[in-house]
Formats: sequence, C-alpha cells, structure tokens
Amino acid sequence: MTSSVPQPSTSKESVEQSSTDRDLPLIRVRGLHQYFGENHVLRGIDLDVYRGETLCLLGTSGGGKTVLTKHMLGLMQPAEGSIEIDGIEIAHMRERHLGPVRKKLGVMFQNGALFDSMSVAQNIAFPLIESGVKDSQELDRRIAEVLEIVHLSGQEEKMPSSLSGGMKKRVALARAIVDHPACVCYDEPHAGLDPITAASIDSLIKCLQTDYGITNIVITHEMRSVFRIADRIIFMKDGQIHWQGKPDAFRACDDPTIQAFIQDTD
Ligand SMILES: Nc1ncnc2c1ncn2[C@@H]1O[C@H](COP(=O)(O)OP(=O)(O)OP(=O)(O)O)[C@@H](O)[C@H]1O
Repeated sequence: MTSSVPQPSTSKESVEQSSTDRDLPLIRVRGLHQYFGENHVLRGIDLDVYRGETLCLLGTSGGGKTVLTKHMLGLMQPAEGSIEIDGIEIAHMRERHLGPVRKKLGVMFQNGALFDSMSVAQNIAFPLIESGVKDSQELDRRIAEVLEIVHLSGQEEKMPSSLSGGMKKRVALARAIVDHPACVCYDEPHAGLDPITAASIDSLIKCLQTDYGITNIVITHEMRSVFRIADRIIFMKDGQIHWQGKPDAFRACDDPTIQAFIQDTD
C-alpha cells in the first residue's frame, strides 16, 4: 500500500485526497483476457472504475460479468493483461502480497454468504479478526457502527436463520464495509427481493457512495435499480464490453441487444 493513498473510511470525516489520487481511477483494467479450457471468456477488456462512482455491470448471461469482477477483486489471475487497484498492479501478484489490496475491496455475494452457525455480530467481525483486530471493545464498536449504517442496530445476537432475505443482505453489506473498503462489489444484490426491499438496498448503496465516498460496482439485472443508482453502465456480451455510458444514453440506445435486454428485464 503506498503511503500517498489515503485510507478509505466509513467515517464522514474522510481524509482529504490529493488531486493525483483523485484523478487516478481506483481500478484500471487493460487488455484483460481469460480462458477456461477452450472457452475464451474475457476477450480484451479495457475498463476504468472511477473513485466515488456507482458503476452497474450488466449483460447477457455468461457474458463475463462475474469473471471480470473476480479479477478486479484479485480472486483470479488473468491469462493476459493488467489490473491496477489504486495504482498497484495485481495481475500476477503473489497471494501473500494481495492482502493489503484486497482490504480496499469489499464484496457482497449474491446469497449473502453468511455463516449460518455464527451470529450477526460474529459474521460481521469475521473480516476484522482476519485482518488482525483482536480487541473486543474495538470489535463491538465497529460492528455497532456498521449495523447502524445498514439500519440494523441492536441485532448483534440474532442468527442468520431468523432474518428475512432483506435483513440478510443488509448484514452481508455490513460485513462488506466493516473493514473500511474503498470499493464494494455487489453480485446481484436484488436477487430474490421484493421491489420495496430492493429499493431499500438501493438506498443503502447510494448512501455508501454519497455519505461515505465508497465506490460501488453492482452486477444486476434489475433495471429499476440500475436507473435509480447507476452513474455509469457497462454492458458485457461474449466476454467483451459491448457498450458503456450514462443511464439516459443506455435507455435511448438503439442497439438491438440492449433494447431486448431492457425490455426483457424491465
Ligand atoms: N469456474 C469456471 N469454470 C469454467 N467456466 C467458467 C467458470 N466460471 C465461469 N465460467 C464460464 O465463463 C463464462 C462467463 O461466466 P460469468 O459467470 O462471468 O458470466 P456472467 O456474465 O456473470 O453470467 P450470469 O449473468 O449468467 O451470472 C461463461 O461461459 C461461464 O460458463
């Protein structure tokens, strides 16, 4: 981690960034290729993710959204190409050096991926303990802080099995942000939610961006949510970026694949 990079913070008194830091994309992907056997699943991806934006990643099924996101999280190494997180090249970084980079990136998996045998507090504490926080008062304070952000104050002792689908997603979100990431990736955060609960997740995603400066990357098929939260849209097809731009331009775009996608998923 470079010393010039300010620590992302879930505190509103966030650290002033230098203009150089602000100008540098948080994530820069260049010439990214990936294969599974004969299947060429990423075919030359060039992508910048700008600091403090909400980027929605859309596309046809099997288009490569999840595989691309796994590369940006440092969970997969590319066959070819470059991935920079905060100016640090991670494409072929050894596992033991990836820890500080991964700390900048939170992830909310599709089904929440909570540990069923652990309480809400234990689930949220997990990444903190992994990154070396041991003091129980510090753990309690940070758990309470993020539970307040996701509107679940006082739910520390609940078990996942007693939570609704929307509550589980909010606990998963609390866990994703508890270690103060600069960016959170969401894999289908609206899946299985009713429209009102989906809208409440959208409010939280936007709140993290506007109040806490978090950069959001959201994989979703939920077009109502996309038009509520996206600053920018990337549309993937067959392992390539088929289209990118602003939501209004996306809606007005006459590309037949995109029009069919909007109509099918709206
Ligand atoms: N672990 C894997 N082993 C082999 N092939 C894989 C693996 N993961 C993904 N693929 C393949 O990579 C391609 C891209 O998959 P990916 O999951 O990124 O698509 P996606 O855009 O996220 O699709 P969806 O919207 O359906 O979730 C697909 O052809 C998929 O079958």
